[in-house]
Amino acid sequence: MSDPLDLEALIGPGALGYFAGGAGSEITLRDNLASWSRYALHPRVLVDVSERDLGTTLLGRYRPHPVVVAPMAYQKHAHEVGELGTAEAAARTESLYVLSSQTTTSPPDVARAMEAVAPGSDRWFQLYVFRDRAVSHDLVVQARESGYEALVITVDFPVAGWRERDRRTGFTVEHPVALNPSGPPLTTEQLFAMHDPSLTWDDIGEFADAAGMPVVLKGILRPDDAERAVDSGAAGIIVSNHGGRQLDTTLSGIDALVPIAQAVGGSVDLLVDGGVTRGWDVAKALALGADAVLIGRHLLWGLARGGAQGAEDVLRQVLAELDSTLALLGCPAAADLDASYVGPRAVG
Ligand SMILES: Cc1cc2nc3c(=O)[nH]c(=O)nc-3n(C[C@H](O)[C@H](O)[C@H](O)COP(=O)(O)O)c2cc1C
Ligand SMILES: CCCCC(=O)C(=O)O
Repeated sequence: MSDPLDLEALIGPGALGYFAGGAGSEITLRDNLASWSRYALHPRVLVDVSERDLGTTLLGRYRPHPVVVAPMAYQKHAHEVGELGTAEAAARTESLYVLSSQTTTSPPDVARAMEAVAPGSDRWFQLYVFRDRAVSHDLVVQARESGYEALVITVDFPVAGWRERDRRTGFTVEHPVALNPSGPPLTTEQLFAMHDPSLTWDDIGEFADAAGMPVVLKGILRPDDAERAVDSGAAGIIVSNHGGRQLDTTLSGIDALVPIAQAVGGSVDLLVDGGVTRGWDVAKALALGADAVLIGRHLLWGLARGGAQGAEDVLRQVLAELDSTLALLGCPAAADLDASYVGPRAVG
């Protein structure tokens, strides 16, 4: 993780607390980072690795690599270019981009910026279902019309996690385009209260029918919920504890992935996130059953420090590390990573 003092000078204590913080005592936030080193890599030697292929398949489409930009709200508070910075970085590195429905840049503007850099670039749209259903439905229409190819419905946010940093700073957000385009700044608590806490599996079906695009459910940690997601027609599942920002002391993403992959692996695309900062983290996720991996804060710090170029540098480094990991693991194709390449690390 980057030096917080430096970032505080750049973006201010309120935004830093919001971006960096987690729920409760931040045990899950810390564990997300630590969890990757609980798994050890098992390299195979004397394999021809002169050619490497980082490719994966998501929603039936080949992608040149498995690194995905996580949906993150209010990016103009990290850097004035906001979502355009991370989206351009994604387009330049052929990374799948997921735009938050709590964006500070409109979905069509983000789509245009990506197309200008890389025509045919891929993006998904993340949806929160708000109490005002019309707002969510409008967002889905905007996303579909501007070429977003899947709807990521986040299901781990019926209410906000217990976020003590925001309570201390009283951080307020300007211009969340969906909810308050030209109104006064709102506290995160006011914005979070607009989420619909009564959302159930029945509503997912309704949004899936109306979406006209594949639906991916984000924020699942239990195998029985993963099975239910498959039964409800989801095309993908993002195994995630929301970057430790919702319920403190849950499993880390990678620890939750293992039983979920056992339950539903092969019948649906599996993505995982939480604390990913290195290419070898990505390799471990793939070996344990993920098809792709989302990166959140690590990328946001790149945006905060250097705008689009800063975010691009972060993505390029993770991809170079993944390439190096495949070579050193003796597994030249990312798609061939399996459980033989990873195991528990003896702790002590
Ligand atoms: C500042 C911030 C804002 C976020 N906003 C959203 C959001 O709008 N929608 C969503 O589904 N997840 C959101 N998330 C969660 C991320 O998509 C992702 O699950 C998490 O950040 C991954 O963990 P990492 O930051 O350790 O990589 C947010 C995370 C952060 C750090
Ligand atoms: C209401 C905005 C939610 C953004 C988010 O998901 C987060 O802060 O974790």
